Amino acid sequence: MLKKHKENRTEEKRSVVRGIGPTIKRIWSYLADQRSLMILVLLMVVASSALGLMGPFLIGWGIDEYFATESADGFIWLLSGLAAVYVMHSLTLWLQSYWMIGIAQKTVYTMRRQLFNHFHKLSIDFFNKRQHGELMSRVTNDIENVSATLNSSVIQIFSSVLTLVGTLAVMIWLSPLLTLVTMIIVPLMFMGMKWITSRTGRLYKEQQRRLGEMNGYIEETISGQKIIKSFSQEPKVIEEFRIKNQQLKESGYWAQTFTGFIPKLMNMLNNLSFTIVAAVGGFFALKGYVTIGTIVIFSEYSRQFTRPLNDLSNQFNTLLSAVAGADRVFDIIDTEEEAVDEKGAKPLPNINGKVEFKDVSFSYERGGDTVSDLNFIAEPGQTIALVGPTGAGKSTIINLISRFYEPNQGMILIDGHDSTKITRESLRKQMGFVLQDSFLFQGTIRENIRYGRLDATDEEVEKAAKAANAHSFIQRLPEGYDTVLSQDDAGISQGQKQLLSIARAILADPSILILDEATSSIDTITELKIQEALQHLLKGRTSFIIAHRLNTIKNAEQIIVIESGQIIEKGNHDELLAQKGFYHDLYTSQLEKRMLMNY
Ligand SMILES: Nc1ncnc2c1ncn2[C@@H]1O[C@H](COP(=O)(O)OP(=O)(O)OP(=O)(O)O)[C@@H](O)[C@H]1O
Repeated sequence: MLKKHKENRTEEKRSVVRGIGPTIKRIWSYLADQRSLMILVLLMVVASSALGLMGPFLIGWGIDEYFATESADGFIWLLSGLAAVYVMHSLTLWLQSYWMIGIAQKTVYTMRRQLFNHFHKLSIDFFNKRQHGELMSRVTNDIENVSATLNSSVIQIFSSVLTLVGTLAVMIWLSPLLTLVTMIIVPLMFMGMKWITSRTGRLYKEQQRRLGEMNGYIEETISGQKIIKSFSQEPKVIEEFRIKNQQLKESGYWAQTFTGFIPKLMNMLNNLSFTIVAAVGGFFALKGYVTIGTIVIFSEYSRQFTRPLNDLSNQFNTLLSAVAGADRVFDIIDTEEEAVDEKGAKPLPNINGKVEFKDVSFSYERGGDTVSDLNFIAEPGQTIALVGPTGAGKSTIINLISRFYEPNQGMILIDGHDSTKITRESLRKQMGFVLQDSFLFQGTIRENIRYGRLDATDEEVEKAAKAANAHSFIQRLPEGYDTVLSQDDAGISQGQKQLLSIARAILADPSILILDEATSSIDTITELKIQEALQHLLKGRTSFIIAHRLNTIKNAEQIIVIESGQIIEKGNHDELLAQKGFYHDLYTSQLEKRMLMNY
């Protein structure tokens, strides 16, 4: 058991290291796109590292040259030179970070744009299977993480490496023996760092994952507030959040604790190194092997040597956390887009709205069909009510017509065109949707209606609102059409929201309409207004309605009764009643009649 756990840990470690390479390469490709700025940054890094080395060197050299000879002139030159070096050092540091911030911002801007654009190319299935808050966390937290790391790490890593190499070269040049003494602590440092970084990589990944999970949970509970309150589930939600928060705290605690060890460890080793250099250097100086100036340079360099090592290890952790974030971003960018249109798919010409299902079968997952052998024809302008118990497959039929999913067998013909041979966009442009949850965006009422057709004039928007019986209530609002809907359901009632989404669909003027009738109970007057608005909307277009209201069902030209994914009855209200089958039973049974009207 222990062995297995160890093996798992080793495999995890390997995967952290294995995973880094390609991701860093990929982040690098974003940086390489801004080559000229990157070259400037690298030049500044080289300059600042060289200037950083020069400071201690000048001091040591000055001690030997001018202290020993007591030359005041030389001393003034030395001080002026030192001042110039330190000013230039600060300037190069400032310039490199100034340019790097520009590069980092442009990089995360591009990543954020790619991620957001890609979101809109993904299938509905992708969103159905994921927590929305967790996805949002990728656009916000993970990208922010990459940005913060790029701002600091790239420069730090380059400058640390250069400083290390430069320091070592000058030290060897001055005294190979003293260099060897200074290096004694390096293996200790490496061992300490390796021990810490091997733990932190895993912990950071864990922390990032838990953060995403917690964000997802927060988003879910905020948008599901009504449900939580109505079922008095606050204690459960609070307890679940407490557990998630606790888990995040623990992974954060350990990740930070291990990272926090690094500076302390380095500081201790630093002091140790300083003591060794001072003691051994003093002994060498007494013997005449090295000068006092050289010891001063070495004691400064020994500090300079541990700092970049320290920085490198710190940056390694930050880098790991950014790589974990970038991985999660790339993970989405690499997710396959919603099936691209078939090769040679053509735009659908203007249609009359005939829809034909020929032996259509479909399943969401491997295994049994969700719907099977569906056959029906919807003539242009007809209203088709889809009726059946919950889970029967009504929404699935809608999903197939809208091509959010493709049939596994059979074909769907739109005005005689095989739907797989036409582009999705051209099909959806001729379709309109009025869904149960009339989603309103943040913006004015006018903008919300205009969402149906962006180039509609104000007059057309108002005309659609009038046809949808929404005009009078809009006019009564203080700002009329310019009233800003700040949140999804702020300020207006459920029924009014439905009227607005009907207005939106009327404006879009689609040939095929999908209507998922709202189940929410609405006062009688609004209900009448909605019915009237729907009459306007349904006129002259093929409409598929997941029907919940008896009135809608009775008026439909065709009622398709579905049970367990199959069409069990088809016809109009009178025909189906006469058949004395499922629909008849559903209609006549008091209990189920209520269900028919309200589910
Ligand atoms: N995205 C999905 N992934 C996997 N299975 C799904 C998915 N959507 C629906 N299903 C399953 O497919 C079956 C048909 O679901 P569908 O939503 O079409 O039923 P429905 O008749 O519209 O039900 P309701 O009236 O409750 O909305 C159900 O068993 C459902 O669990």
